[in-house]
Amino acid sequence: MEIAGAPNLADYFPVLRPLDPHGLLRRSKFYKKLLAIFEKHISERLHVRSTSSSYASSEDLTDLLLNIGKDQNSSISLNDMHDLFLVGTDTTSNTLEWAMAELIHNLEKMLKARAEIKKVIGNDERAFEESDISRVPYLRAIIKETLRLHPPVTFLVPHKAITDVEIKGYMVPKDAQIMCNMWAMGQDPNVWSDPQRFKPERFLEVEIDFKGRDFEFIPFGAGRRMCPGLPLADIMLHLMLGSLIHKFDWKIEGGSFSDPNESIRRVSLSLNGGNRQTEVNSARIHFKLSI
Ligand code: HEM
Repeated sequence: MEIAGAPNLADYFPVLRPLDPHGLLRRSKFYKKLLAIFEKHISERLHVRSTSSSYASSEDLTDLLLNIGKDQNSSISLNDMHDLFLVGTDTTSNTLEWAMAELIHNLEKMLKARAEIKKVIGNDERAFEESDISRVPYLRAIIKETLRLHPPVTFLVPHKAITDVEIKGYMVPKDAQIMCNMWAMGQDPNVWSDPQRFKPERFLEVEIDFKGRDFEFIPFGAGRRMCPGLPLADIMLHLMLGSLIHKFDWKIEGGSFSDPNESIRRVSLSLNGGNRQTEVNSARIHFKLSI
């Protein structure tokens, strides 16, 4: 994600591409390692499916895609599966990490979200479920505010103008490469009041969503090539964040911190009454989960 989102002169002057001016191509060698991990996962699953007669499809994403791929009319290939895993993991986990970093910095907002979830679930022991998502507007506002401040695909994917087109007095010539700066759009004071503050409440007051119809807020893109993973990401983000807020107490280890933008945070999450601890290091925060 860091490399994909890094500014690159070669995006503006494609003639520089072979020179790799920022060393991004050299640094992206880890993609090969990542692809090897996905390849191993898929081939292991294919092996189990073909050798075990009693294998009952778990109907996780891998099974679902392999089932679709078996269909003669399907156009999903193994390469497509790699792409889906690649683009679907970091974007979602990055957004979750930012949401947690912002909430730990604004604990009162996390407690407000928890109170909202508790109200929906009541005193049940059950987990936070997909069907609860529509009933937690504040949690939904937190996810939107996180995507506004920290869009994981900062410049969207480069597009190309198919004809000359004039937009608000600016001429965009045919074949020009178009990049949309999502981060700058999220910081525009003409659109967002107090744009640098993490304020989920702003989304309770206006009907703005990231589904590609409100052009001031398109972290998943818009139009025919917008992110096809949006429905999955939408559910996963709410389920993961909602569950962590619902089931864990969040604490800052070793005192307070002032700025959510520093790279490593020490955050301790503990499940009520638990004593087994798991440490999770992420780019943004250092979690200690007690279960
Ligand atoms: C927070 C999560 C995510 C964000 C913010 C995000 C954002 C984006 C954006 C901005 C694009 C380019 C759209 C454009 O330029 O018009 C894109 C493309 C894409 N995304 Fe996502 N994405 C997320 C999660 C996922 C997931 C979970 C999957 C699949 C499992 C996925 C699969 C794809 C694919 C396959 C494309 C390429 C589509 C094409 O080229 O037509 N994304 N995504």
